Amino acid sequence: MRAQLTDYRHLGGGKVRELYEIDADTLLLVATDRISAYDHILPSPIPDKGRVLTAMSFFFFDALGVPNHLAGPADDERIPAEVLGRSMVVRKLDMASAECVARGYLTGSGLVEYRDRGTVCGIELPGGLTEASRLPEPIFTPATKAEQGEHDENISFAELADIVGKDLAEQLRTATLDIYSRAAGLAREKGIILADTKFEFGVEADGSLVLADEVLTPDSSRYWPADTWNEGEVQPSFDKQIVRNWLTGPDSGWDRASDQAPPELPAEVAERTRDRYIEAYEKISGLRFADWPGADA
Ligand SMILES: CCOC(=O)Cn1cc(-c2ncnc(N)c2C#N)cn1
Repeated sequence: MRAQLTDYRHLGGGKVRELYEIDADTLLLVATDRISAYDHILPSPIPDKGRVLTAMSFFFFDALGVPNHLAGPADDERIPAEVLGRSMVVRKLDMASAECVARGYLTGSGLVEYRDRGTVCGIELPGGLTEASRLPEPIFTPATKAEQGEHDENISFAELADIVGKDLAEQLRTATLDIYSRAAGLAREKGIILADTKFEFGVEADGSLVLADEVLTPDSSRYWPADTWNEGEVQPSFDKQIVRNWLTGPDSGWDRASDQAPPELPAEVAERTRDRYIEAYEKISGLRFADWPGADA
């Protein structure tokens, strides 16, 4: 008999996820069907988004073969029926207080710093790079966790070392770049560019790292179609471009520059976006989303 969500203490929520306490040693990390775009949480859910992104985390936790925080399978009995398929039962860890970001391409906040100083997180980069340039090699660009609604603040490796200590900072950099490179290689073979991603790690009593949080999902990463990659242009997001185009197009009636909340999405836009999430998962994992638990949740 499955537990009820009300059996668990709600610890907090992010833009699109919720965290519950199962017991003193175990948490329930729940992904919702909420989607954010242009720093707004949209009023329309994307059906099955939470399940697809949870399936992607489980795939990569299994494929990467590094110590991780999973404490049970996708259909663990401790997962309430209403969130089955979009939840992970995880071991409660002592979390390293840093967002561990790896970037293989230059875009977003990294591009902003590069254009200002020729660096990203204090890392000198070659001249002449532009939007979506592939970097000579992936870089580790840590950030401090921001309060909800704020953007994380990029910091240098030296600043990270001041926060977590030099040894742990070096471990975080090595693990972040190793996992990113392996995942990026896997995605690229399937025609998808993993431009960047954010990891969170726990630290065991012996100082070793445990990969935590969600991993390599379209919410924690930028995924681009490889066949349309064109340096110098803002790349289409593999998963969110349909929503972005509709919101900024003539039919939405929304002005991104205003402080208006975005409107509801047409059902067709939500449905096509669901299809893109499923396409990304099935292309990358080689698995069928139809086999993932929780279809009737
Ligand atoms: C609201 C959604 O975002 C988060 O919960 C991020 N977060 C994760 C933890 C965490 N804390 C201890 N142990 C863990 N295994 C984890 C994990 N994952 C805390 N915040």
